[in-house]
Amino acid sequence: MPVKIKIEKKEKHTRARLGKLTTPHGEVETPIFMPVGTQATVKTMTPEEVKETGGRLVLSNTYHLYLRPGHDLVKEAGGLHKFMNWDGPILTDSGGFQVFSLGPLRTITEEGVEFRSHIDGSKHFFTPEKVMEIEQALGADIAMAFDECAPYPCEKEYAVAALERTTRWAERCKRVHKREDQALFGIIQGGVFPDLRERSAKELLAMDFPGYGIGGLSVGEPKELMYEVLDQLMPIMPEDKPRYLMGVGSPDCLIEGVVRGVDMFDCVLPTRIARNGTVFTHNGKLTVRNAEYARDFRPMDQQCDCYACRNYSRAYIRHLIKTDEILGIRLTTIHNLHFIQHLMQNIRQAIREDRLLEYREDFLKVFNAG
Ligand SMILES: CNc1nc2cc(C(=O)NN)ccc2[nH]1
Repeated sequence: MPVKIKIEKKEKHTRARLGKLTTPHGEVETPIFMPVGTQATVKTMTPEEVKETGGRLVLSNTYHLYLRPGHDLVKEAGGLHKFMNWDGPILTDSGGFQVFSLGPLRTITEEGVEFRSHIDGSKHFFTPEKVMEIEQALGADIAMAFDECAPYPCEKEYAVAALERTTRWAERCKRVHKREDQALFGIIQGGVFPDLRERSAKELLAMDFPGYGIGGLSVGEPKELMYEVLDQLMPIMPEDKPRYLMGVGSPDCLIEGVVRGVDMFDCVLPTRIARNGTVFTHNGKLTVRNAEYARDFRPMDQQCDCYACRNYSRAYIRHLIKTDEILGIRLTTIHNLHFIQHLMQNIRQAIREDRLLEYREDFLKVFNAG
């Protein structure tokens, strides 16, 4: 069993769980946030800096690494861990979301998806078997099955067809997945329709994957609708398998997801907005590149003890960003990753002390007021 979760504690008033996820590259605490390292790097960060901010499990994208530098090259380098010098666990997604996000640049058939590269327009064809070959070559500890991610909104018939294909493709992935030191997770689809979510979950649970992604959410639907889908789906999920809410999320969504029993998250938001000069603070978001901070010599977040907040002012970081100095977005990235990992640490502590609902109220009262 290359990946398993041990639930250490269930929070008394919610579905939240404190766990330990064991992988071939070490054990991590859950609930956990995975920084996104799309092209085999968490953008602007060295692996040591990712670890320093609290990152333990990183995500990389199969679609991107297949296109550049190629999964065969990564395999020749000794696999993704060696290639990117990351000795902790890695998860690769299957490209399902990426190729479906290409919109008109892709054609879906039962066999697979034909798509044109976003880089040079060249034609490619992903099948469940091909994606398994790529992910096994990359060698992540957790590989996601190839699924069809329905858009939002979409007709219920479309969501039915996508979940049925997701189930058939999950079977095909399982059939060819041979790597013993890599866990294959199924992905639950079904759009925003509770009955379809239940059906997708049950069909995939019958295949006994070691863990499950909850896909097709945070694709434009209102947050309340995502929460409703989780409220209906999570009670039928097995207690002893990790639940991974894909592509989520912002601080409020992380807390709401944990309250509903989610164990794993990934999201580009913290690193992406950092590169645009926006950071999370305890009083909400702050766009440090704005003119109002030109002579503000305070740290970005006065309650933060990250490297950036201990050593630099808003004025200095604004100056770096305005002059396109790379150190600027490195500092905002360090801060945002630290902020999110610190939030996850506080959430885990709140579960230990059975006060997650109080923590949610206190955190959001100040964060949303900002
Ligand atoms: C940012 N929102 C968001 N939704 C996602 C859904 C998936 C998915 O269904 N993968 N199979 C993956 C990444 C996502 N990111």
